[in-house]
Amino acid sequence: MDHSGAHNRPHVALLPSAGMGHLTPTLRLAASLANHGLQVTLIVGHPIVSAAESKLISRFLSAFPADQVREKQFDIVSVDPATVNSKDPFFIQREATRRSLQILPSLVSSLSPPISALVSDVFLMSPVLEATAHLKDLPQYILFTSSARMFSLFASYHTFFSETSPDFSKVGDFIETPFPGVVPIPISSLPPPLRDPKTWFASTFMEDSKKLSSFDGVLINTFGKLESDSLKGGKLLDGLPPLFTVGLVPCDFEKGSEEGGSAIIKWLDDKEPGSVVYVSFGSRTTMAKEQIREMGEGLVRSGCPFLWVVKDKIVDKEDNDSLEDVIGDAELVEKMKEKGLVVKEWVDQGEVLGHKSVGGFVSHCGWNSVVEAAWYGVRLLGWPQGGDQRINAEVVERSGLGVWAKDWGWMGERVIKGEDIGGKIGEIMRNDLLKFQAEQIGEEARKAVGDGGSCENAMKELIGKWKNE
Ligand SMILES: O=c1ccn([C@@H]2O[C@H](COP(=O)(O)OP(=O)(O)O[C@H]3O[C@H](CO)[C@@H](O)[C@H](O)[C@H]3O)[C@@H](O)[C@H]2O)c(=O)[nH]1
Repeated sequence: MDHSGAHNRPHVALLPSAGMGHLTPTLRLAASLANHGLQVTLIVGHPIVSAAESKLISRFLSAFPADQVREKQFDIVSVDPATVNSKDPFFIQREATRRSLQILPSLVSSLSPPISALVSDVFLMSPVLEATAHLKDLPQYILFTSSARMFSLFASYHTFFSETSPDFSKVGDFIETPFPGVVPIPISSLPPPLRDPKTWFASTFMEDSKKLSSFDGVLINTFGKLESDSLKGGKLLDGLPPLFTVGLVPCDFEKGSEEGGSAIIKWLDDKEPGSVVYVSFGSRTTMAKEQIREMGEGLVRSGCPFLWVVKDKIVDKEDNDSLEDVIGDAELVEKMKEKGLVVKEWVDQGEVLGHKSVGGFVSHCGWNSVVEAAWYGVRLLGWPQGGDQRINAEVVERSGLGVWAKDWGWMGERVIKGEDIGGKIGEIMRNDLLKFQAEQIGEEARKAVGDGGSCENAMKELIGKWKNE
């Protein structure tokens, strides 16, 4: 296939994986490329799992002219969940997407003008490579949606563990990755499924980790003071492709008409600057009812005004219970009304974190939430629940953006009492040093993404490559 046509206005195709944690950075990248004058095609598998994803895609597409940004759809085959070894709809969708990618060569070949590069989500690596193996001159990139610290684990995972046995005796209590700025990763911070090579997550992680060298580059969503220095210099892994640390931050197309959005902003408008603690665990993390009640108690005890996004179903379309039913304690609901606003709906997190009244964020440390807190200079109390989140929480603490609760366990391991939660929230909200550090990180983030900053330079370098290829 001839890809030589797209010289001055490169055309790039992006292939996201399932879930807002993956779609959001892909669309932020797509918007940034479009704002740099590139033509973008978003390759989207249908049906889409959540309403939040469908809405964000529509907003993105309608924010740009059709001759600059387009969607190309493909059908996702249905899979037997038993073969995925997971009940999580987003994991099932991810595997179903992996199994549907044979369509990719014909889909890519049909794009006009021919594309200068394909950027795929890290979760889709191996099947993308397999399907496009014969498209030798197609530059292939990966978007890594988590921290650089997590990337260091991903890139070196196959050098520590084999397919059949996670031999922890080889690594001791810490994994020392070959990335010079990355402090050793405690084994206790490994995403729980990676401890068992038989899990689907561990086997795809292993398979994909070995294939990094087949790509032309990896884009990592991180910046400046937060951690991008951790990937520079020193002896990285042999054959590792170039790394581009692009900072992917909230964009205009995301702002919009969330149903209760204006009521939330009005509520925030009435609060003292920096006084509100915002609580959200991302797009797909649910809490058990008992823990939800303790969280409510904790927020009341903290004495701070709070905005809390409650979630008790993984997929938003199935989330039909009332707030009162989910909290299940009418007295607590009444108590919370005095100080807080509790919602059970999608909120515009960028708008909330950017509001002057918000001074703290209780987060599971999903990487997008961490980057957004850094971008808006909001200090963070991390309560990692699963996956990469402890590794990300370690970045939060090391950078000075916040602290994390190290003895609260992984999701559902045990119920954390309201007294402890309230105490920790009070601590971070009274901590002026943390407030100062977080604000500094926000300033550094703006420099990195602004003209002449490290992220903007990385983006320009990448676009320059695509123009010349
Ligand atoms: O009411 C809400 C809830 C979420 N968000 C946004 O949704 C995204 C959520 O992403 P993230 O904070 O990364 O959390 P998850 O949705 O849990 O993301 C998954 O994907 C991330 C990136 O790979 C991983 O770091 C996480 O561990 C994994 O759970 C963020 O941009 C939030 O701003 C909203 O705007 N409104």
